[in-house]
Amino acid sequence: MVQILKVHGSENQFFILDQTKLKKQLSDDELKNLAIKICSPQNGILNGSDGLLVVNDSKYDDCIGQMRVINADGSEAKMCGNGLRTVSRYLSEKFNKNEFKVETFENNLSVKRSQDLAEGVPAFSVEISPISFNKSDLPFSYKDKEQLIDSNVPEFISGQTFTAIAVPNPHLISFVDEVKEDELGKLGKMLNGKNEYFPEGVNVSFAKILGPNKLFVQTYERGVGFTNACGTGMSATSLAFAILHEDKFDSKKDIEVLNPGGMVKTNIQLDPQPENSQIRLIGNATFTHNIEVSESDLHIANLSKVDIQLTGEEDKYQQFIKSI
Ligand SMILES: N[C@H](CCC[C@H](N)C(=O)O)C(=O)O
Repeated sequence: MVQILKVHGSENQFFILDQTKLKKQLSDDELKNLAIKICSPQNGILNGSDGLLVVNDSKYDDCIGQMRVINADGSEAKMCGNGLRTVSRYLSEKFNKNEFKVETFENNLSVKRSQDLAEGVPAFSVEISPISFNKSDLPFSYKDKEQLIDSNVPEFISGQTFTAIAVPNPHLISFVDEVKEDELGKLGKMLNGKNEYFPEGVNVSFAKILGPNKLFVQTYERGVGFTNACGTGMSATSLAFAILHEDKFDSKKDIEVLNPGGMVKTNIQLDPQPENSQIRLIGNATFTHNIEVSESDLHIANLSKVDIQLTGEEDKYQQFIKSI
């Protein structure tokens, strides 16, 4: 039998599969099929999730593991901020280390255990990088623009400005007076369907500034749809906030980012070359369920014979959320 975990970062929910525990690793097609099945609210388990996080050995000496990110629709993403916090906790407990690096698609990222947010609510701080504003790295195409930074794009929504940042997965951010879910959903669906602007899709976030170093962010995620939180989305939005709203940004303090699933903190160290800025994402890494399944069933995405145990951490997380 193999153990997989159901986890979340700010209620952005995932399953973690540690492939180093398998006799034979799943092929890329098997991983895609497993992600589509297990993440499905109808055909999956525990009402599905937003994605599958796959842990492998790392080929780098300075990393204790590798994280791959498979969205609920089976597409693979370069990065997942909320997911990296949960994988970091998994590796921390597996190797009994509190500060280390994790190999991700484009970078080996430094992670470390932070102070628990509350009793029974562990937290991790993770590096979010590399950063790029260039159209080739998102990728996007819009007229003759090399970058979208606080740009008017009436073809998206007239009267709103947009900023495109890769961290390194793609994000489109707009600061609004009020987050209108219907408008966010309409734009998110358009830019993740066949479109001339973002051929590989994009995570779309609307952000409301609540005060100095305080934001509310909601995201329509590529490969998923609406999620309770998007770690890389909140990170990219925090960087855009630091660049575009310096009158409300204090670099000596963390930014508090509220979202439909709870709250995270980000820390932005702005560089005169914005792509050289430093972003850290700090927030919960909650394990809600332990699941046992046979390895042979994993290979064929058969989830009819699983044993599920509650960890009891979700209650602790919900108590924490009520306290903020
Ligand atoms: N849907 C994203 C990947 C997951 C990112 C998000 N869940 C996070 O916490 O960063 C993409 O396709 O780029």
